[in-house]
Amino acid sequence: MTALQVAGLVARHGRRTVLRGADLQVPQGSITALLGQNGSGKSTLMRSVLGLHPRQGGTVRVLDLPENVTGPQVRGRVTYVPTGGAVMPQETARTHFEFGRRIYPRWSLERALESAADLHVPLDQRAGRLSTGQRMGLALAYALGSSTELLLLDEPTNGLDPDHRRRLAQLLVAYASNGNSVLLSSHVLPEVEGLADRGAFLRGGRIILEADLDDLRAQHTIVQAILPDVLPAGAIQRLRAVPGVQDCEVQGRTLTVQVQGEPGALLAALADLKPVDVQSKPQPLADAYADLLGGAA
Ligand SMILES: Nc1ncnc2c1ncn2[C@@H]1O[C@H](COP(=O)(O)OP(=O)(O)OP(=O)(O)O)[C@@H](O)[C@H]1O
Repeated sequence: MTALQVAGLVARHGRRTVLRGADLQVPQGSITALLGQNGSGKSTLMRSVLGLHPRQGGTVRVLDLPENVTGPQVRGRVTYVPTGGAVMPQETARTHFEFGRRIYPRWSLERALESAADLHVPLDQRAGRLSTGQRMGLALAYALGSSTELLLLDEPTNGLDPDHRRRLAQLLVAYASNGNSVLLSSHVLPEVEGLADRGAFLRGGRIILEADLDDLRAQHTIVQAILPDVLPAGAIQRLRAVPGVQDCEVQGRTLTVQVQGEPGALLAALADLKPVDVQSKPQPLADAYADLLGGAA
């Protein structure tokens, strides 16, 4: 089953069309990262999917519900955490969890309490008196306690410190491993890499690419070699001519080469230079992001 299927979504703010036919899928059990520059429409997309923002066109299918059934009908089956988390300032975490029990058919107090403990959320303090990160932690513990099949999380790590970001990543991976699905937006790419298995890149009001993140990173390899000596004249031109080589840079005895696809031909060419050490790694997501989205929202 596909947890979320969006086709041709059109949405406006006033006279400005923000989404111009966006297509997106969140497969069941996946953590899909919605990536795009500030103002590209990530929040608008999440809100439109849930019927919280009007759609001017396109279709949305949530879980196994009929097409375009959103709004109150998805309540209890999908949980949305907006940017900054939405909490009731007068209520404590415990009373939030009491509300959760009434709203969500699959509510798990155990998971809510475990998540709150992991994220160090005080249970008996009014939410209005929590710090920014604690408030976000409460909103996330509540969402995890909901045990809904689909979570939509808008910048869920905003306000969390590095330790709590790591803990949240573990909680979400465990959540998805039970067959639940997550769509999240984030600007913190190294974090997305350790957490999401898919990326959806939003630009110009459309999803310009949906890809498995491992496949995407494997499209380019970064090869770094330590040479025994300064590169002989002409060698860099020979390396640049090797099939697949896109970029080649030398700093002292360190050579860094970006290769499209498998680096076999480059490694063979490098062997002639008798390198002291050679390391290959897939390109960071930040490079793919810059290639796909760099420049425009
Ligand atoms: N309430 C609003 N009224 C008018 N325009 C809005 C409103 N909310 C958003 N917009 C506009 O819609 C566009 C998309 O905004 P949106 O918040 O969906 O982007 P985003 O990708 O989530 O951005 P960010 O990464 O900064 O959170 C922006 O150009 C923004 O100015």
